Amino acid sequence: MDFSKGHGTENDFVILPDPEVRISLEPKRVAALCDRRRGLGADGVLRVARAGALVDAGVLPALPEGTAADDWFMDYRNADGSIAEMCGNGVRVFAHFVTAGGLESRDAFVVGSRAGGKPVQVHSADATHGEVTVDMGVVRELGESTATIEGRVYRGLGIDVGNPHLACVDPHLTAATLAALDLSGPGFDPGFFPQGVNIEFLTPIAAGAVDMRVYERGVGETRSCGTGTVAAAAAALRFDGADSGTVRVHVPGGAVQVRIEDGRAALRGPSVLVASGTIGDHWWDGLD
Ligand SMILES: N[C@@H](CCC[C@H](N)C(=O)O)C(=O)O
Repeated sequence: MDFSKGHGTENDFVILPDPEVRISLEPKRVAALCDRRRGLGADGVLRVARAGALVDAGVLPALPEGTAADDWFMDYRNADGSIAEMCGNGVRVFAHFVTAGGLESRDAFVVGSRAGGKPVQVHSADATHGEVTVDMGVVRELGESTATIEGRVYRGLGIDVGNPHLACVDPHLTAATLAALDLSGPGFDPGFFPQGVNIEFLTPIAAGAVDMRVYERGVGETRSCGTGTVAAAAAALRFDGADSGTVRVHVPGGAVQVRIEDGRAALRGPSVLVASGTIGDHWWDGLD
């Protein structure tokens, strides 16, 4: 089974090209693959296939909105094997992978996700480095909620960008105090987020930029989360009383740019393809 490994601002993925949709991605297999000691190690898995093939194979019940049968589809799984609707860093890496690998010749096309079709613009894509903008679509505010770290309560804004987020802008945070937070398992209100939630902690906007860390549903702390940067930018703008603007979001793994206008977001950032290889059949089959 062929694989590639890539990352977007160090949010890393095992990429599985699977045009015929033959690979069975049960949660235990995904979890083993993503395990950094037993497997290859990653925050998530990106299966690469056409949307129609995934519908035919029964992986998708129907074509998601804004996705045609011959569009690419990013079948995304979190490191614990759970399925998530959307992954902003993953879409950039996916678009880079299909372009750099010669599977796609256009520089503007749609990558389907369970949160709908996401138009991408590939600015550059060599064998290693890419730069991609993703039209992330509508940013929906869900209202206020809170997160808790070591008994301290952080107020945040619930935001849906296809998947759920709680973005906590704290005026007392600096880059240094943010770096010192214990993000091993922040508390949240399960009544507000019954499907779980990705939680961002960030500084307010200064000189057009914020510093952010994230705890991802189904993964734990990661070094970046693309949908999280969009939620963070929206919450930071709202904190300043604005509803549009461009925000540079610094995360432990790098930086991306988020533009929010008319309630929609565009995410621009890098992608890196690190390696390609073969997963041993014996190991994979032994996971049964
Ligand atoms: N890292 C991703 C988000 C992946 C999904 C998330 N953990 C969830 O369960 O919603 C990103 O870059 O957006």
